[in-house]
Amino acid sequence: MPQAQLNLRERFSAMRNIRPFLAEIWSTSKSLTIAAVIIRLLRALFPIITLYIGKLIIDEAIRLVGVGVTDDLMLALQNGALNDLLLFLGLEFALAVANDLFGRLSGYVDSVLSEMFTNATSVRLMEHASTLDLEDFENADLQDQLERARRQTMGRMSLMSQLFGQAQDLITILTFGAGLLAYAPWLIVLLAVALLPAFIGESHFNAQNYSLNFQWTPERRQLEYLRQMGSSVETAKEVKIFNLNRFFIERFRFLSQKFFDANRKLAARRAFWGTLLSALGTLGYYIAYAYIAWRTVRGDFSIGDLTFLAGSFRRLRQLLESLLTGFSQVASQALYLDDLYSFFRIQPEIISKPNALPVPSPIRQGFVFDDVGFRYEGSDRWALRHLSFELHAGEVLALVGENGAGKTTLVKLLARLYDPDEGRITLDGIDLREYDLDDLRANIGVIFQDFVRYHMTAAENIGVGQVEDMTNRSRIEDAARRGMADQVVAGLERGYDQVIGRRFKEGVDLSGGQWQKIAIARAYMRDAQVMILDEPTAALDARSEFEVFERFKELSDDKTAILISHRFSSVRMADRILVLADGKVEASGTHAELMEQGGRYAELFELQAAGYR
Ligand SMILES: Nc1ncnc2c1ncn2[C@@H]1O[C@H](COP(=O)(O)OP(=O)(O)OP(=O)(O)O)[C@@H](O)[C@H]1O
Repeated sequence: MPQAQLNLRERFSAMRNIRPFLAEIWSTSKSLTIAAVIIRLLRALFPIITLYIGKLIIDEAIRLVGVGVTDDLMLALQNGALNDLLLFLGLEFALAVANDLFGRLSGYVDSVLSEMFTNATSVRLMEHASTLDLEDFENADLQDQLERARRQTMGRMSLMSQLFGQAQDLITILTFGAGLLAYAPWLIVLLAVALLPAFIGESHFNAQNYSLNFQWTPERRQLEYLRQMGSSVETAKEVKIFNLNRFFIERFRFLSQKFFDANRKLAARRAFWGTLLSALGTLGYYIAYAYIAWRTVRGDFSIGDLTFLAGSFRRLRQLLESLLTGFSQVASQALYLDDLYSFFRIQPEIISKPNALPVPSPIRQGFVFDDVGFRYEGSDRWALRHLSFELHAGEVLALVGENGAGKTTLVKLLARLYDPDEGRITLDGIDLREYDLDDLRANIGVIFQDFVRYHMTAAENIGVGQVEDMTNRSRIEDAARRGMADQVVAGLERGYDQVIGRRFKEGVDLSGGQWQKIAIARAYMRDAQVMILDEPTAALDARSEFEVFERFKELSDDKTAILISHRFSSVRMADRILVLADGKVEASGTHAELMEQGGRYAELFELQAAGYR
């Protein structure tokens, strides 16, 4: 796991991420990677060749001055005195053109390659996120981590060019180093030593920057949230009524200002130390320069040598500096890669065992909750505890209970969105965990109270219930009829092809109850053995809910079903009713039996009935 504060060793240990990073680039496109490397390799040789030809030009010019050439240019050209000079100049020109061409070429290859890499990584990120548990998504730390990882897919594009650039610079440095070795070897050492402080400073501040970004991830997520709250269709209505815009803007301003201040302080310190430390590097360069000048004056070096050496040193200094700061940037970028890779390392816990069993078809006995206990992560309250009951194959069971009693949690456990912390759930006598997860989910159709409103066409909104049949219009129409969504669709201008939801231009919005009918139709898309309606009917008018449930009961004749509703008029249709309180079963029986018992059920039923009298 990446941490907020890192010591030097930890910072460099992040470099281990470079290898898998390069391996991924390689597997993104082998041919482009090879092209990028070859172009860089060639470009690496240009600087020394250019400088050396420059030296030859000066030496030749000085030689010509010494031997004396005629004033007449045409004559000089004709008798060949200028041949060498012209050849060198021509070469230098060709090099300059080629250098420019290769620069553009490598920019192009890099951008194509990194775009491909970014897309591939985004897809991997989505794929991995899709395997994670619901519990992972509910964890704020994971949300932070996902956010950081997401930023990385965009932010790491430059890392590739930088790494390749580093390799190129390194080769150029070696060529310069080899050239200079002959003249003044210890000056190279002097340059390297003088640059070291700047390098350490850079890498220190890069790590600080990373820590700052890391520590501020929750706030940055909050900023993103505030920005959305203030500007989305979904929130606009309430935000306007309560006049919350100012409140959101103020909060945004306050948070962003704090982040900005922290950032600015760091940037200022960085600028101060950066200037100071790089002045040391400059000093090293001028000492070297003075030395070469002195040797030239003494007659050890020619004027051409002087320009070559001075140029080499200047370039060498720039290159070393950019190599070192680049290296510290790469090291800090490698830290960011840690965010990406640590996200990929998160493993889901709810998975199918090897050789998992298929779900029995048909289900013979049904489900048994055997002393089940479940606690949400980070909560010390048990949402369910000592919960025992049976859901018989083919029965329609209704769950009632006050808010927070644990009804939805029970359903989530049944669909294995979570596993129980205590006790076990069996299906036909075998622990749910022994069954194939995909098969289990395929056999359970659940519509939750907070079902998703897809801003897509009406047909797609229903079709998502069985993705494989997304384009099977007759099946969709059939499901719509069963869920009573056909009347809703009939009222849409473009019928099943009408985009619903306000987010997109051609979309029309539906009423809460209409949305629910669409969602219920979604449940009918799936020919699941177990059907669960977790209160997706709250916004339906009384008649509609009654009809939905009546039809649901009829249509789930051969199915096992669970109904959750706060409306007792609907609940009483169930074969059996389970009253949940504080995470366990308080009573169970048919409507008549429960009324007879006169407990909480009878009390709540009377309360509701009285309301209608
Ligand atoms: N994702 C979650 N993380 C932490 N606690 C949760 C989560 N979801 C529910 N809880 C808690 O678990 C308990 C049971 O919640 P559950 O949603 O199962 O109740 P419910 O009976 O479906 O309520 P309602 O009638 O309001 O839909 C509640 O105390 C709730 O606060």
